[in-house]
Amino acid sequence: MTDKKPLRLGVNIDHVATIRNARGGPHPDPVRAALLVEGSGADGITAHLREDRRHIRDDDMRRLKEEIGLPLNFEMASTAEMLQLCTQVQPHACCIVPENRNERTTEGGLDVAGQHNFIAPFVRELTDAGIRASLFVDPEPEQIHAAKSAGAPVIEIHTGAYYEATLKTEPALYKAELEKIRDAAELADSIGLEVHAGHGLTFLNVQPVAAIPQIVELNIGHFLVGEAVFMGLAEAVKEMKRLMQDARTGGLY
Ligand SMILES: CC(=O)[C@@H](O)[C@H](O)COP(=O)(O)O
Ligand SMILES: NCC(=O)COP(=O)(O)O
Repeated sequence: MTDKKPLRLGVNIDHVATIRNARGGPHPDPVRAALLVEGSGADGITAHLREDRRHIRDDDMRRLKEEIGLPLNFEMASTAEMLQLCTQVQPHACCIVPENRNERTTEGGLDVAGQHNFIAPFVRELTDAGIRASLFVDPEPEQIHAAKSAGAPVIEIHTGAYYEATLKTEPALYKAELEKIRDAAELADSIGLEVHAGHGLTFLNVQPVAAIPQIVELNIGHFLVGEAVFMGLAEAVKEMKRLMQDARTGGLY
């Protein structure tokens, strides 16, 4: 499929909570940030409730669901505790991500192929609760086929390796990573999966990913919250959306 589908921006507000938690008080409030983002052209809010609660906390998730108007994408590990919380909060969508307490950030995609017998029932529980399940996977054909057979309607392609490659001086490295994302998006779309992508996207690297026609949602957080220090969160969100739309509609790449 090569039709130009609309491309949504989901803003991940985790790191507003990181700054709040640095002092232990209520400021800055991630729900207030979500409301600002909502008024700045974003299409959704993403928040990752980590098992160690290093940024977003349970009550943030509840308040996000109650106070924002945009669809809420609840990112979490596939644990019984998280499943219970997620089904209580009833977000629009839930993205299952791998989690390791010692990692600085999400290091790789979910091994759906290796954990099919565990992931498939987990996806079913979310689906039965009326929540759209998404699996955060590396751009590898084996994982994409496994996501389909696990019953997930959506995948989110982990763009972290692409981000890392864009930091290197050798263009062949990021081009190779971009090619993997393109191929993965095409494969996923061809077998009926909705395709999202995210992790490490910035003003400088977003456009080649935004131009991939099968991708319908990008989830972006750390860079936007960081850039808010310089240009404000509303302006950062507007600029990201503008870059995404230009890449999508302008025939770039
Ligand atoms: C799954 C993902 O890519 C994001 O949720 C990201 O993990 C959030 O930030 P941290 O990894 O820094 O918690
Ligand atoms: N799922 C990716 C996400 O929500 C945001 O990742 P990042 O932009 O904070 O790296």
